[in-house]
Amino acid sequence: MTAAVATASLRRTFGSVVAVDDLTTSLPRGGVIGLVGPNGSGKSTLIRMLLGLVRPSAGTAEVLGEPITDPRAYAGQVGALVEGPAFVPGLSARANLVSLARLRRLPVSRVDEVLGAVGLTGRDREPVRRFSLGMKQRLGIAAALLPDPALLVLDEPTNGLDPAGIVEIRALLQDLGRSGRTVVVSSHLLSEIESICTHLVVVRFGVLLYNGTVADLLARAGTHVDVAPEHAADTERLGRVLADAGWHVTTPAPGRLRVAADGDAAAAVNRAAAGAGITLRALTATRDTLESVFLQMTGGDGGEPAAGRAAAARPVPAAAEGGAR
Ligand SMILES: Nc1ncnc2c1ncn2[C@@H]1O[C@H](COP(=O)(O)OP(=O)(O)OP(=O)(O)O)[C@@H](O)[C@H]1O
Repeated sequence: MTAAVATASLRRTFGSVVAVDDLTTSLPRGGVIGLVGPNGSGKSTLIRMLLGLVRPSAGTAEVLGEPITDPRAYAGQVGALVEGPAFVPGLSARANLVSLARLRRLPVSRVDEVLGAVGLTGRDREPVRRFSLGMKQRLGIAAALLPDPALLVLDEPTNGLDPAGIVEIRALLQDLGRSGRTVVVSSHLLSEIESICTHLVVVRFGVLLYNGTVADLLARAGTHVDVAPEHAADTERLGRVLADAGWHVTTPAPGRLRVAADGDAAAAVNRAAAGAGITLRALTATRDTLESVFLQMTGGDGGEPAAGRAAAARPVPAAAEGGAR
């Protein structure tokens, strides 16, 4: 079967800003695919190109095996939510969906199905203006589901939602992914979507940093031993002792040291400290979380200001090397 999405050297610039930078990638069919990267990483631009809303500056891409130069060839198989959904606030959820179905020449019988799929059955006769943001997002997803799409593309569907709303949308997306569809969901926060994704695409400044399964990304997670001397004044000396013993040591917080090593090294770290006459008040072995692997890959920033972005060199941190497939 062809990939859900395949891109080859896909590029889009806006003036001097390279929003999507020679992106070559392939997304499998089925499941929930997370497209993650800090703000301004080119996620929306990529999605818009795939939907035929923005033209590439260079390169090619296919959606469900059809070239993006002819979006009409796949439009009927793709549902999308790329902006806050626009509904008539005074009309009910049902009336909004019925008019959308008519407008798009889709069977009105789909309305009950999509209301059920997003859990709005029973609330469908209420005017949309009474809906919470989470319910509006559900309704937006319902609208995207009207054509019964093989591919559903949702740009930041959890943006602006409260924690309960995020949990709701996550559960819904997971259900949709299990139903055999391919669900592509973007977010600038890995933590918001990591639990539901089967596959992750990580971008930064338009550059692909990782494309693969969540399990493979987790396998890259390193382990470390956090150590704190009983007396904070001993921190620097302990750091030297551990570095002299051959470990890579960093200082994540005052009075605390982080030794890059697996959990088995904890006893050796303890012995090295004791040998130097330093007692410890804390010694913990920890595996890096997916979030910390992601932050290492994306530089740990919360996004890139426009001026910095254009000028940004694009070093791919060591953790990401070889990740782009
Ligand atoms: N129409 C446009 N005109 C000019 N610059 C644009 C346009 N669209 C996007 N950009 C720029 O391209 C870069 C990528 O933006 P894009 O919105 O694709 O990123 P994003 O990862 O979706 O960000 P966010 O998480 O903030 O939505 C940004 O620097 C943005 O300012």
